[in-house]
Amino acid sequence: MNALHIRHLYHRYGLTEVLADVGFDLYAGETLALVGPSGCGKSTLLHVVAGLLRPSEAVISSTFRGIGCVFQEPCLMPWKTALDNIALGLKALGVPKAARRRQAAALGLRMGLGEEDLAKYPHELSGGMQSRVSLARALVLSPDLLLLDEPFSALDVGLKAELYGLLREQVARRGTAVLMITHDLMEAVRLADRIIMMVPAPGRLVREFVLELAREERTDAWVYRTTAELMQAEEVRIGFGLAQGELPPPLHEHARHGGCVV
Ligand SMILES: Nc1ncnc2c1ncn2[C@@H]1O[C@H](COP(=O)(O)OP(=O)(O)OP(=O)(O)O)[C@@H](O)[C@H]1O
Repeated sequence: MNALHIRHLYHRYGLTEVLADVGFDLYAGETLALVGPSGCGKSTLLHVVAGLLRPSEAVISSTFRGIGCVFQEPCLMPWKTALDNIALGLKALGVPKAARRRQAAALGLRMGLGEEDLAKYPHELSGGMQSRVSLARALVLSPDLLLLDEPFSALDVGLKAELYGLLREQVARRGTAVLMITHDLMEAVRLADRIIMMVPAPGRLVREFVLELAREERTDAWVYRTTAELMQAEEVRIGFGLAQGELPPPLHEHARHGGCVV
């Protein structure tokens, strides 16, 4: 089974340590959410996993080959149509034009874009449509690891729910592993199998929660109740600045595997 193992990851920007002794595992088919307040190092960590940033120190092993990334900003090529944006990675892989346009269109349509939307340029698309294009652009390559950097944070509640559903369907169909970072605990409760709480200065992982209920069985009521329950945890309250107290040291291996089950 494909897996990513990270141990003893440290990162410094100049003299400032932003990640300290970060370690976790991620397996195929699993969705792991790293949740924490602004500035705790979530994006830095995701950039390390994506191979875009070399950490100061780390032991990393991964058997995932195809990595797809979806960022908060859709970052589409303004001179290309939605269809060509979705097909971009296929072009880079050398897939012939007709085949890549066919695959990109099929996925775009499944993601709720119309034929006419696919012919538009990014500036002609709404923010929600741009997000669909960005998600489709990552999924069209059938990544076995998908990295999500708060891609839904700017969307309205209805669109979020729809994109969550599309993402769930794609992930279930392909057994993709997902590593998502977010400061939205409720989003994590809705989508993840496991949640790890991160706290800042320096960024570290301090508490793991395992969500046992299957994603498709999670009702809104369950999500609200579970989020409220997790908000009671001391690490979550202190991490988000809802309570005073000393922030805990990094979570060590024995605790990571015996995460609190909710
Ligand atoms: N290129 C950089 N050079 C120096 N410091 C940086 C750089 N990038 C990020 N930082 C600092 O590192 C810390 C972690 O930043 P990072 O963006 O990883 O946090 P985050 O948890 O993703 O924040 P947010 O949720 O606000 O996006 C912050 O204090 C930030 O100011």
